[in-house]
Amino acid sequence: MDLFRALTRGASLDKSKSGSGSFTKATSAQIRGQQGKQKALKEEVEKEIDFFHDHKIEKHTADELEDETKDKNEGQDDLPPPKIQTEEDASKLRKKYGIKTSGEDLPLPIGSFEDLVTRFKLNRTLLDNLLKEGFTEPTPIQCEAIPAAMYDRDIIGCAPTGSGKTLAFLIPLVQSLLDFISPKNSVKGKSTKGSGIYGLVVSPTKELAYQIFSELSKIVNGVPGIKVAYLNKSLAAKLRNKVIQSSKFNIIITTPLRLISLVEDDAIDLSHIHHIVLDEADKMFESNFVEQTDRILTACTNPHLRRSIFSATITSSVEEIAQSVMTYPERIIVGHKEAANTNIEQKLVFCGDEHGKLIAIRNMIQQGEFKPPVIIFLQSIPRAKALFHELIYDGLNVDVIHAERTQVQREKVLEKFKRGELWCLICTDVLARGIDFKGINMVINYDVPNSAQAYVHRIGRTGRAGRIGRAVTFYTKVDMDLVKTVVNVMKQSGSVEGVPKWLREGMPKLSKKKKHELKRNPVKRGRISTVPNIDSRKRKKRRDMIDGSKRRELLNKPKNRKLQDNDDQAANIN
Ligand SMILES: Nc1ncnc2c1ncn2[C@@H]1O[C@H](COP(=O)(O)OP(=O)(O)OP(=O)(O)O)[C@@H](O)[C@H]1O
Repeated sequence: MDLFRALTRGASLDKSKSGSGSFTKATSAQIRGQQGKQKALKEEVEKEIDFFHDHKIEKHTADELEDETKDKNEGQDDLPPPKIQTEEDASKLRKKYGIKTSGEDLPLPIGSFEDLVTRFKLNRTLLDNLLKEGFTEPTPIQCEAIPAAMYDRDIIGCAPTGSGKTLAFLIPLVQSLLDFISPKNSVKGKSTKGSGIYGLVVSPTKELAYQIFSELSKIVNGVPGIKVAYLNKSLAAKLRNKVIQSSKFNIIITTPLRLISLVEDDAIDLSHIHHIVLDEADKMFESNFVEQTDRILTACTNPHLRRSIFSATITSSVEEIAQSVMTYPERIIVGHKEAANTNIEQKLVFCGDEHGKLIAIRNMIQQGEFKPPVIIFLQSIPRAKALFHELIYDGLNVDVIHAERTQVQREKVLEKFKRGELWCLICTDVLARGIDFKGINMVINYDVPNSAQAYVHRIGRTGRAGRIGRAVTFYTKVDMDLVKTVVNVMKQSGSVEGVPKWLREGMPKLSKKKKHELKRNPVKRGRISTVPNIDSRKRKKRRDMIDGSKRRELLNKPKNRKLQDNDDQAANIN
């Protein structure tokens, strides 16, 4: 299917990019940014295009905005002036952090969170919450993306894993919502009563959606008027049965399918959404998600809808699709597009064959190279299960997460891992993206990932928020094609431990077709086991019997009260 057509079919595209709405949007940014030169230019242009002599009305709006800016700055005297005040300051900051920006009328970045108070009257409780969480300085993507979003710009944001993209879209989402619901804005004609959901964040996995919700809940703690919800099963049922109205919330965090099913049942109204954020956007535009993304965008019918996409890896084709549904996007790239975080030391280990991989991991454990907490990625569910049974047999404190485990089991394992009760987590790519475990020391790719993007995201579970991390990738003779994509990423980030000379230098480039094939057809791999077949069959039979009796026991129990409570908590009203 043609991705572009699939995505744009029925979506609310703003084709008239020079339309008056967009023009006003850009000039309000200029006015609020106190860029006198651009303001003068706007007035000149307005005079030119004032065919119907209603310039006064437009002027009145501009004056109002100016008043508002003055008003906003009142009471800010206790703060130092913004760190970034001129284009020269901005270029210095961009050079220092390796930020590339493009687009029209780019606003100045911020140099500190306090700049947000001076320039955008950031809510003080919101600022206090940020500081309380230890976020004293904005990260590079936050420096650029927050002001861009405050000026109502569509954003394409690409920055390394673990570099704070979540707050880069959450902070402006909360502040612009506060601006929207403030009495001053309602006087300006924006009705606040019954205005419905204002912001929507869509992420590809439940774990990630819940994590975003948790981060949001922390920063809006005590900020009045913000009602956020994570669209879990229980909330979806309540919305469907009209026990709760969707207008009760103003920000919703969700995965695509759950949202779509509510839209189709008329149980949720997305027509008032002002700002939609697609997190892990390249995933959201992949063939298995693109139709869902299209349906969500189509349901967001507000003509002033702002769209932002964020990821550590945004390919050119994804960017092309995104650009086609955006209006004057500001493009922000921190570092190299699709590159690994430079805080991660990367190593390649040749293991010969499957048996060699088990030997290699056991050697790492014995020689102290295996430093918990560790995440191990495998290519499929049966392989993740098989390695789990091997390592648990060795007495390692380990558990496994994959799509066949229930949501409750997944949540429990993640909690245990976060609390440090588990040393090692085995998983499939279900946890490759976005999940933020702060202190992961090491990621092991037991199986080579199927693309450069998958590699960047998997190893990005370590080396987060400025910490150092380590990533080890095993490969065997069946991986000769796949490993080339990994080596390319390693070379780009200058971390090439274990890469043989012939792989480093003499590698013919893989064609697009070959890369596509590798993504679609998983490599056929040998069995993970050191146990003879007959014994492993006996072990499996015993395990199946135990699993079966556990399942029966669970079915006979009344619903777990505590988990039900957790589910309700996720629909949190401040
Ligand atoms: N300004 C800041 N100062 C210090 N830590 C921060 C700041 N902003 C975010 N963080 C922390 O950095 C960590 C990584 O942030 P986040 O999960 O948003 O990364 P990300 O860029 O979205 O990564 P990924 O691409 O893997 O999804 C989190 O623990 C977050 O709390």
